[in-house]
Amino acid sequence: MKGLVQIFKLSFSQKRSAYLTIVSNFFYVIFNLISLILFIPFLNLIFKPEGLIKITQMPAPSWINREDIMGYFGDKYDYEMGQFIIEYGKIGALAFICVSVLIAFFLKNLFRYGAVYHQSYMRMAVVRDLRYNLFKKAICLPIAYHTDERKGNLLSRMTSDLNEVEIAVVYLLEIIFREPIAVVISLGFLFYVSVPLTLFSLILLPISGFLISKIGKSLKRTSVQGQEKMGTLLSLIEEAIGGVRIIKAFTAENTILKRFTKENNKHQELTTSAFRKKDLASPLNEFLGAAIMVGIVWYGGSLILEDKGTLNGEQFMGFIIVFSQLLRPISGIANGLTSFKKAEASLERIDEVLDIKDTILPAKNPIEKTTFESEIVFNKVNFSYKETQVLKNISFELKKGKTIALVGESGSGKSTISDLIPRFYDINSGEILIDGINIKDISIPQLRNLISIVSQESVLFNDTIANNISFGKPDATSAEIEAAAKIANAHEFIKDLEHGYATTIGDRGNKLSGGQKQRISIARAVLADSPIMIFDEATSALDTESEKVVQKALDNLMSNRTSLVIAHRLSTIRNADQIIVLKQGEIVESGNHDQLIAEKGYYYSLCQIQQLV
Ligand SMILES: Nc1ncnc2c1ncn2[C@@H]1O[C@H](COP(=O)(O)OP(=O)(O)OP(=O)(O)O)[C@@H](O)[C@H]1O
Repeated sequence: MKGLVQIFKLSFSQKRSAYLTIVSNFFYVIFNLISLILFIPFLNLIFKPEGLIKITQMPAPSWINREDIMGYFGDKYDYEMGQFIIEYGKIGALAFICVSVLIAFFLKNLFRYGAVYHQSYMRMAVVRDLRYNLFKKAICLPIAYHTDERKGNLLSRMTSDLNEVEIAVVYLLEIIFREPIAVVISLGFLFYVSVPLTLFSLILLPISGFLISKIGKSLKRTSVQGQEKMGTLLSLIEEAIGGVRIIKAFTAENTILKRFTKENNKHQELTTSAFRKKDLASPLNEFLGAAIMVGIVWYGGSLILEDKGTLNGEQFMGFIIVFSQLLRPISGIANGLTSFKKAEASLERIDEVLDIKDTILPAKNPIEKTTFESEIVFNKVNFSYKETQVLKNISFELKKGKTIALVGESGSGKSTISDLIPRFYDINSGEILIDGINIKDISIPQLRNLISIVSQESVLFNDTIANNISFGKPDATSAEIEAAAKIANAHEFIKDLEHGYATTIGDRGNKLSGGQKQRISIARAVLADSPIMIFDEATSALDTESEKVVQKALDNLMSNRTSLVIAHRLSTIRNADQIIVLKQGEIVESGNHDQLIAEKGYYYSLCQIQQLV
């Protein structure tokens, strides 16, 4: 039921299409009924035309009881038909009936298409909006979410879960506005024909309803598990395709294939079971339908045979025809309810993502800060990702125009420090100040505009080189883009490409070498022209040759800027104004290269390992 309410709300976010679908469905039901009823005059004309012509007097209306009303309409119809035959002949009457049937069928199908036409827009609009919300949430979510949660889970929410919702939206309007109308009209007719027989039939229906809802419940469980498995599978595929070079290099194809096969088989088992349960609904429905029909034939037949005058043969035939029409919308409702169960599971998973609260809260009354004037200060900063403390009592000051390098073994907390300045994570205690203002009091976009980051892995998008460079400043002119590329030592290679700056660089820039990609990232940072630069091992993934070119580009970028540099290769940070040496999240030494070498402490030993001293 909760699923139904949710789908209802979603569908009616597209009011116009929803209403048009409902109206079209309503007329579809009406013309469907008319198209069936119109066969009765046809039968009458073929089998008892003389009877029709015999009635020469228009009967007087009589509203005393049910039988009289029925008789009145029957007689009135016979009279009208008789007049028509007298005027146009039997063939004329036949032609009239045929044309009427044709028109009724045409209108029925016109409205049927009309309903589908508006429904198509509605279902895709609902999916489009949900997908947009998910995507928006995904890129606005704190960095902590993306490292914790697997990407595949997000992807499966945007694909298979949305698919379930789409199916449920399609069912919704049929279930609420088409099938119930059909059911009410048919039931009205059935009660009219025979109250005891209708009541008898209605006792049989809930039994089938109960069985179908049982299957629905179990289907929901299996489908949730199946979707979760799909998430794991997608993560695995992405990991494997992204790391295909490493897999080959380590000849780990078999290991990866084994892992994949295990997950793939589990997914197959779960989805097979879900399909089997879903597919059981239809044969079960049909069998239950037949069982109900047999019950009615037995009970109705015995009413006629006992000959108590409550039901005659003709009425019974009418009852059976209309009752068979009743089963279709009822089983439609049953199928729809199953689909709501699945959609409910999917919506729960989608809502899990949409409901995640951002842990990086914006300042209530942000202080205007668009320039960087004097210094960044870390004051007794402590930080932990989860339970284990990663940074302990970190204090340092980075003056404007100076360069601070962070060094230390892997896992000592260098990248974490750099992530704290743009507030990718918030600290547990202490404070980080920019020009004396706590970064939590600055608006997040303004704070991040003060900072540019060049990291080890250059992040490029499948777009032109020019658009990749102007990513942070979309209104940049070509001259500005070119100037930035020149400073980043990238202009030379870009202009030699077939389409120059208009060259599309392929998925994640895979048409370019590592050094070229890095220089484009640097050009992007140059163009953004932020006063504070963070370099997180910007050259460590490159070979010595391209490192030289990139380092030159970095030196250009750093001049006159304030920089925080993280480096494994200590040779690259020799000239930093201050080197901060970290060990297990604590600052153990700090000073310039010469001072630290003279101290012969931890930094000295790190330099020894790299054969710098
Ligand atoms: N997202 C995260 N969630 C939990 N723990 C993390 C996360 N990122 C890093 N850590 C842990 O925090 C510690 C510091 O990591 P950090 O990446 O800052 O070190 P680093 O000095 O930059 O290392 P490297 O030189 O290898 O990049 C490590 O123990 C690491 O395992």
